[in-house]
Amino acid sequence: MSKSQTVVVNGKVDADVRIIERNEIRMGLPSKGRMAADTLDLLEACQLSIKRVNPRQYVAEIPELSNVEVCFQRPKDIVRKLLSGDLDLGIVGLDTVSEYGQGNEDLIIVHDALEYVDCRLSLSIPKYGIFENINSLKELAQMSQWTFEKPLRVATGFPYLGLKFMKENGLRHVTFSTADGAVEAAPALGIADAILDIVRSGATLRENNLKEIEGGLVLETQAVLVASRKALIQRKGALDTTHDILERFEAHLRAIGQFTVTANMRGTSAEDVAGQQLSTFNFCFSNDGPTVSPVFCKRDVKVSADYYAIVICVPKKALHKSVQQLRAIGGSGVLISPLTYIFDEETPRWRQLLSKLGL
Ligand SMILES: Nc1ncnc2c1ncn2[C@@H]1O[C@H](COP(=O)(O)OP(=O)(O)OP(=O)(O)O)[C@@H](O)[C@H]1O
Ligand SMILES: O=P(O)(O)OC[C@H]1O[C@H](OP(=O)(O)OP(=O)(O)O)[C@H](O)[C@@H]1O
Ligand SMILES: [Mg+2]
Repeated sequence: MSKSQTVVVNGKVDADVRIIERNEIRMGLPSKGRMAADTLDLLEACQLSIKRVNPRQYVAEIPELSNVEVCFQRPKDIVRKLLSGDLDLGIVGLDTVSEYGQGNEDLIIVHDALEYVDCRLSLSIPKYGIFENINSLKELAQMSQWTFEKPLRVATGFPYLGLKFMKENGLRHVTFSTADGAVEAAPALGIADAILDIVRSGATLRENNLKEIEGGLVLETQAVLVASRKALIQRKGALDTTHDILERFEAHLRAIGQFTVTANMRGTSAEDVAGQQLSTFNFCFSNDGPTVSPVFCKRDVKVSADYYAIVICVPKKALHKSVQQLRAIGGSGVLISPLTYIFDEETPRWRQLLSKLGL
């Protein structure tokens, strides 16, 4: 049985107490909603598939990481459980970490851009009535309507971030009412003057006659990998496991949209072929490219290299152009395959994590 010695008061963790004793490293993943399926897809793409017999099972394993136990939770509960020490790692939206983490120093963002559920948290107001000619936060703040007795009423699921944003921007007469969904309905219902909510395409705002305003962007957000500092430092194996997960995420995300192109070129030497490439192409080679290797052919008894295989790595948008250019300078047998992973020597995010941990 695990023994909790962590004290959580108003979301703040007492830094001096020891972590909860248990052998496994616990990772929280969204149990439902728009993040759930994409999170499983990301893990699968990183060879970290989850073994779960049915979707109602809330605890599962990742066979590739034998010391990890997965717990499916609502995103906000993942953040709460990281703070209480019941989870060590989690994947949630940055907005959720920021709102429910409330700046707690125990939470460390290990990977800040997992490239899904990307959207923004924005302040929006009606297009009509007293707001018709208001288009910026500055203009909103300067409206004479807002007083101590009659403050600007903002409906939101993000009261912590809302209050912080208003303070930072000098809006004094503001109150927040909390709502968990369909926040965009509040102004039309007369419950609020403005809203602070997630915007992606802007369609929900448009359908409800609302508009974003200049200076009203509170946060740009997407899925992130977050960890408990205390767990990383104190729990055996937590840092190594985090390194492993981070490397896989980085390698997979770096490879998205990248292709290898292989072509055979005539030339007198590898240097000659590389020289032709570098002088002809206007797309970028990596610092250590291109890779050129001899293609050996046997003529009678003699083995010689009349052709050289050139391998380059290009993003999808440059693919067609690079093939055209390769063929224009005599490239034949052009093969194209999508890249699955790109592992670099060491990732900057790992160095940043170690530095945040003071290691
Ligand atoms: N329309 C959207 N497009 C892209 N990402 C979004 C959108 N709405 C919310 N998100 C992001 O998805 C994550 C999960 O959102 P949320 O917690 O609202 O879950 P949900 O799937 O919408 O379920 P519910 O709101 O019913 O609880 C959040 O981090 C949020 O920033
Ligand atoms: O800019 P858009 O592309 O229209 O997306 C924004 C909407 O998506 C989210 O709602 P969700 O679908 O999660 O419903 P909810 O209000 O029940 O959370 C968010 O709260 C906005 O309402
Ligand atoms: Mg939602």
